Amino acid sequence: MSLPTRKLGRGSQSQNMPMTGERSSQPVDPAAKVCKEIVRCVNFAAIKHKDQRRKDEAQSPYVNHVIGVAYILTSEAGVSDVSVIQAALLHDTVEDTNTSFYELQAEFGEDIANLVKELTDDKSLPAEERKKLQVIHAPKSSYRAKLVKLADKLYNLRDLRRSPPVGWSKERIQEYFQWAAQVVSGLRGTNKQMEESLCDLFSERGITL
Ligand SMILES: Nc1nc2c(ncn2[C@@H]2O[C@H](COP(=O)(O)OP(=O)(O)O)[C@@H](OP(=O)(O)OP(=O)(O)O)[C@H]2O)c(=O)[nH]1
Ligand SMILES: [Mn+2]
Repeated sequence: MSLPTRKLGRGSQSQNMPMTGERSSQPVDPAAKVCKEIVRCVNFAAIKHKDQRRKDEAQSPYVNHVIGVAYILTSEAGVSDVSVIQAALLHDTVEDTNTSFYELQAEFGEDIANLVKELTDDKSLPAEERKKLQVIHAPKSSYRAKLVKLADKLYNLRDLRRSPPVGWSKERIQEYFQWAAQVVSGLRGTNKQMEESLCDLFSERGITL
């Protein structure tokens, strides 16, 4: 019996996969490409947020938040759009670290950079103004940005319930819930699972959407 003369790539399905280019015989595995892109975002976020801590008693690493937001999207909201997961991982880099949109554009492309832009508050504005703008901008956001905004709020509200920031009074926590409910109100009709979880958190506090 003669052996095949053509070299096969990894795995039995490799013959059906697109080639990387004319001169390369290495097939591109789409799953590997997605995996690589996501890990690249996790790595970028970990480096950018490395010195940042959450405001809780334990001073948890800030990067736990962005990974947690991405995890809510994949494990609870059923989101499989890679760009949404990438944006979730990068969503606080410009707002909270020395990252620019140009850097995001160069690293991850214009689409991801624009998505992060939709999720970024202008920190040069007073806090009151920023909060008002979130309420106004929520309903006008793109579908993908709405998904990340819902997951971001869900993570932060759960955090508030579990281990609130040091020094936050009961009133301040309640005010955050009330403001978050106004934002979430403008995001309705985007994702059933996350909206139900948010509704439960609000009703615990006597807030109805
Ligand atoms: N619940 C909670 N939040 C913490 C903690 N540490 C840091 N944060 C961040 O603080 C922000 C909420 O605190 P605020 O005082 O209302 O807002 P500010 O820091 O942007 O002025 C959130 O920003 P954000 O993610 O950009 O969301 P958003 O609130 O601006 O929508 C949240 O991620 C923590 O221990 N618990
Ligand atoms: Mn966030």
